[in-house]
Amino acid sequence: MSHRRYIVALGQLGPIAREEPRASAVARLCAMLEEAAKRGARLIVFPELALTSFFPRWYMDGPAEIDAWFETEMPNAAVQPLFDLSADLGIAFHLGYAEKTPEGRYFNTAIFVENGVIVGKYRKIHLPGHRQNEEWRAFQHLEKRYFEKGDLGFPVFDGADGRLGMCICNDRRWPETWRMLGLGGAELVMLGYNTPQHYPPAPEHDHLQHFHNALSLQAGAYQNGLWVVAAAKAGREEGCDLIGGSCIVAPTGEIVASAATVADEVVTAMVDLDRCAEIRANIFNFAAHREPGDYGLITAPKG
Ligand SMILES: C[C@@H](NC(N)=O)C(=O)O
Repeated sequence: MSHRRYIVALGQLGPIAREEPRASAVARLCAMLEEAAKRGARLIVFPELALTSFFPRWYMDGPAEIDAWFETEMPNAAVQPLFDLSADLGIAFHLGYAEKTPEGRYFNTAIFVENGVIVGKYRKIHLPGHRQNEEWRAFQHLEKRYFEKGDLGFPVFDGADGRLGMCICNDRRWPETWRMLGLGGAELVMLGYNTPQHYPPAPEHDHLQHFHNALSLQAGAYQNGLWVVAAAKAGREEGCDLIGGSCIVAPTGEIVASAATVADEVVTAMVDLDRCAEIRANIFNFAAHREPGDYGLITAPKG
């Protein structure tokens, strides 16, 4: 069997309570990593901000209150058991968490860890929501308040015998994210998300949340000829319903496996990285058919 054909997993998380300690969240991640290893998976993808409740739903002012949600080291004592188990069982993982750097910068971050080593890192670029408390909302979405825009671009790196990329939640709705990863040569993109069922600025779209999730993932996969492994934090978290719908998408845009619950759930599928060529050597052969000379507006400054 080719080394580029293997089982991948995602570990969807059910809700994490506001007071739930990191150690408890990590124990849940470890249980899913173990299950994925039993199924023979090469890697497992965990959600965005997978160590805590989705804290941008709360307005906070004091730095101490805000800093409590951020990791200043990775790994740290609470997360070390996940690094150890992953290395012991020989299964890589993708993890989203809130990062505070030694310089005091704050990012919504994802890492990919293989053999106990962080081999890939991404900081979220498309930050949704707002900066100030907006009391008319049923809940806040303060990512623009708590995070700085990512400063690493859209890196593509070697891992799991292929070329891997990452994006985070709202990034998946932007075709530019996928095209940057596709142009970078990504064969498998990992991502996590926390998507409320209710979107306060346009509640008439609430019933479309699942559709827009699948639409974005499937279009991104197909239009760039790459695999997508997308893991939700799902279920009713502190009174806020988060959609599930975690899934694995083939380069053809077909969903090959998906979650059936809004709780902790491992989903697995066989992927073959060589299948990217079905799309990339044909309908979306970038070298033969792309016309960047006509796409200038895409990179023109805002405004
Ligand atoms: C609402 C927003 N959530 C997120 N965590 O980026 C999204 O799904 O686009």
